[in-house]
Amino acid sequence: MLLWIFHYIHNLFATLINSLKTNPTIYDGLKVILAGAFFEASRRLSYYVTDVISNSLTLKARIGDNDEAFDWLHHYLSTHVPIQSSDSLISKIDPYALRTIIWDSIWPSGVAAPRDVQMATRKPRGRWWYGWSSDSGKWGEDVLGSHKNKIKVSIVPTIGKMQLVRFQGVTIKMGIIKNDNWAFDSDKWFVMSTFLGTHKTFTNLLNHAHVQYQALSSGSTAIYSPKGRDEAAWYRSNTRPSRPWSSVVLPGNTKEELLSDMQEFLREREFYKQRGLPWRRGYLFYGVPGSGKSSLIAALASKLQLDIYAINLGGKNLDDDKLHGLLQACPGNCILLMEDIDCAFTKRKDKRKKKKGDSSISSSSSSSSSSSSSSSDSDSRSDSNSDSDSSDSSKFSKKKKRKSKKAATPVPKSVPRISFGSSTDTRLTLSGLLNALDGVASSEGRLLFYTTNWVDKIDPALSRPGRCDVWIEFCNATKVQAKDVFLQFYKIFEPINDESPISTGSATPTESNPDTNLSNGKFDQGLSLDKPESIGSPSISPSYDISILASQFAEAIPENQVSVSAIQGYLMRFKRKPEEAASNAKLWVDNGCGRGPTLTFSKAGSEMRQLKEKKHKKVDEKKHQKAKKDRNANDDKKKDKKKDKKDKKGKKSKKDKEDEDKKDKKKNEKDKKDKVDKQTNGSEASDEKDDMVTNGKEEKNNGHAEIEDEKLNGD
Ligand SMILES: Nc1ncnc2c1ncn2[C@@H]1O[C@H](COP(=O)(O)OP(=O)(O)OP(=O)(O)O)[C@@H](O)[C@H]1O
Repeated sequence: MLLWIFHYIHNLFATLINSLKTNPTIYDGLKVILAGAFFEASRRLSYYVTDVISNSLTLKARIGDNDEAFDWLHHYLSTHVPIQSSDSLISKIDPYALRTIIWDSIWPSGVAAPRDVQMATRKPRGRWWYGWSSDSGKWGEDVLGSHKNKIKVSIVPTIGKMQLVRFQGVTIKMGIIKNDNWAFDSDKWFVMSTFLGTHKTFTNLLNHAHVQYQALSSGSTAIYSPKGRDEAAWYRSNTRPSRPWSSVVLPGNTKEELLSDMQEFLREREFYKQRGLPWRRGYLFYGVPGSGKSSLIAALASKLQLDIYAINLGGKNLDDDKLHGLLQACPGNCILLMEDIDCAFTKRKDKRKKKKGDSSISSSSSSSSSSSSSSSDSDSRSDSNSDSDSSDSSKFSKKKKRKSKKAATPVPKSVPRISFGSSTDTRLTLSGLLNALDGVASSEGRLLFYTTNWVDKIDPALSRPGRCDVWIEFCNATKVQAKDVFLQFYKIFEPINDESPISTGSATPTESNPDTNLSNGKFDQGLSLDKPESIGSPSISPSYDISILASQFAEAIPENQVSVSAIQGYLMRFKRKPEEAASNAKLWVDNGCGRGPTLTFSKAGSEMRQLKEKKHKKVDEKKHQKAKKDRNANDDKKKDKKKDKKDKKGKKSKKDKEDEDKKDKKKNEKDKKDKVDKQTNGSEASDEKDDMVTNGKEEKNNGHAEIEDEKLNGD
């Protein structure tokens, strides 16, 4: 049967070929098609084989844009694009020369300029500027425009285009590609590959890129915040210049004690490990606005060279799971910052309030004192480390806790304590936050900072030792602080104007601020300690003593009533005029410390003049009003007197009338009696009495007429 089928097919093909042979055009066409198919198949096969071989010999790595290393490599690539590379080998070759381009296409080595690039004239958000100057051949300098109108340009290969870069004798293909795979949570990948390389090549490259990046970002603090898809990953959102340690002015040794506490914590990893304690520490900064809470955190981050991971608990996309993920992804040895922790849940509290019968409302609206008991439930959820930590709790904490009861921190009685509640109306709950903070996988070596203006609104479960180990209260400025702020403000004294000489000022070290480290109490313009090379002009001796001015200034500032930020705002009006700042301070305080906008754009002098004029006007107005009042009061008095007189007179006349009426009555009765007597005693006597009655009546009428005349005159 099989043989028969084979025979049948053979005969069929034989007749088909014989019939095709009779038609040479079709026969030749068929031959061409077959030859083409063969070549295409061989091409594909060769591609496939080379692909398989090259893939097996090529080492690839990719890094998501939510990883810090992405930034390092991005920076590395930006500085190694041939057109702007500082690599001496590449810089000798013209990347645009035809020879280079042809050679690079035959033997790819990354020496030719990329033909498809991404140019940016703005600093990438949160990253360092990689701009390259074609004029000076230096990084970070102006490329276009005049001296005063610098424009920087950053050039990197377009997303999806690869660039070859030589690193330690190895050619690495690198570039940025978009991530279309939703299984991964990064939007972009940095990919790199090398032929016959090892992973060491990549780790070396990462190390190198990191060192380069650090050198670029030294003197700055990186700030990370949740971003990306659903804000579920940390991204570098900003890079701030480091805040000088001495720029934060706090009373006493608070700053130094806090710093040594943090340093001690960072050193004590083994201590925590041996005792099975989570290596974390919480700090609660609370107090009046503008008193330096955020500034101190920035200064601490700069001092300890830590990055800040800032999280906004009020973020609309944040829920328990995301917070958990974020805290897990937060690296060790960093500052985790939760600012205005009281505000994060205020809205939710209001929402809960609307819902009647919600059990959390009643607990949340309890007074601050009673709420400790309500929160004890949540507190009980805490792990055992809290107790052990509490013993180790800060040296400041006891003192600060006691202080928190004082009125310095505004705590209105009507404001209920924030309590986190039902998961039906909130995406982030207190238990979610506490679990995320205490979670087993939560990062180690983490310094957690909470800030708030309303300490009594924080649930005790959150603020208990173990979660908030150190409490620091920030108050309005003391006189000593005001003095230090003044000294600090005028310590560096550089004119902006390029033409004028650059000079620095100095201030006497004060007891409260020993790191105000300048020698004498005068502004030594021309004797720069910070930038000695910048002084190119003869020194000018000022006519004032800065410490005397500072004392004069501090004298005018009332103790614990003005915030440091307000003082700073005031000093900003007299940027280079410490004398005016000191002399006008009292007036400023008398005028309510400039509540409202701190700075007006008029000149400080004219502004103060205006203030004075205003004050004089006010005084004049007051005087005028007082005089007017006095006059009105006198007039009123006169009127009252007259009225009294009239009333008295009126009363008198009434009395007289009544008396007369009584007299008349009596007379009438008497008359009646007399008549009866007359009838009995004779007619002569009755005539005499009649005369008397008529006379009396006349007299009475005259009396009435007189009273009425007086009345009329009085009116
Ligand atoms: N103690 C201080 N030392 C130096 N500068 C201060 C101090 N307090 C406030 N400032 C200045 O005032 C401004 C606001 O300070 P900061 O943001 O640190 O205050 P805050 O207490 O965090 O305020 P808020 O509670 O409103 O967030 C900053 O410009 C800062 O330089």
